[in-house]
Amino acid sequence: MSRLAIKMCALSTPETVGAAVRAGATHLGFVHFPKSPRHVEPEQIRALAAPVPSHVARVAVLVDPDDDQIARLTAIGALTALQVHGSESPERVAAVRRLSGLPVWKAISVKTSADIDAAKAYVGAADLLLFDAKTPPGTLPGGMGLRFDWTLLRGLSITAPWGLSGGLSAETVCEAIRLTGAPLVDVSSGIEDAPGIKSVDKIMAFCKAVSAC
Ligand SMILES: O=C(O)c1ccccc1N[C@@H]1O[C@H](COP(=O)(O)O)[C@@H](O)[C@H]1O
Repeated sequence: MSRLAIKMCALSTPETVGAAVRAGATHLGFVHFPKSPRHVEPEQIRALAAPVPSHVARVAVLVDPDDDQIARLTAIGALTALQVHGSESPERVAAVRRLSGLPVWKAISVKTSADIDAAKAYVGAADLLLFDAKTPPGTLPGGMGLRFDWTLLRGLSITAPWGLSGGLSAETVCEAIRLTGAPLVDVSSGIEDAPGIKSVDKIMAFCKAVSAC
């Protein structure tokens, strides 16, 4: 990636998809996880993605998906990658890639440096590692607006593309980039007014903040 990539995640309306594209997002994310207030069905993803220009990537976010879910999402033909955000093993990530024929991003839940070391097991299986904050038991595995200690990523030596998510917003993203050198940033709740309600103003402000970092 030559310029900093921005993934705006958990979009669910044509208005916010359009705003994210206009603002300069390089990747759009759609959450397919019924427990999430941001859940969208495959048919909705197809409709939301239809007007998106081909240079903007479209990523579905899944949590421990079964084979049937993978098949249903792949069949819509609108996605450029899958993001798995549960407790998938490296073997399962490789299987998701094989079954879908799409690049697979693996979210890595981080609390301590041991979590970052453990991510190395996914090199070769995942096409991108997305470092996100570990969330409390019994809550959503992502989309909670929580951040981890970004200094843990200093001097990261990993031979796979990677990105940073968790608790990013227009106010925090420059500090996050400065501390981690992340080539890709991923935001969801930091561009919302309430869980599942994206804000066009916050979408614009996030991209403006990144370009001014
Ligand atoms: O957003 C959700 O509801 C969600 C549900 C299940 C798995 C992941 C989810 N969101 C992803 O979590 C990260 C971080 O989000 P945030 O910026 O801290 O709110 C991001 O990739 C979301 O798409």
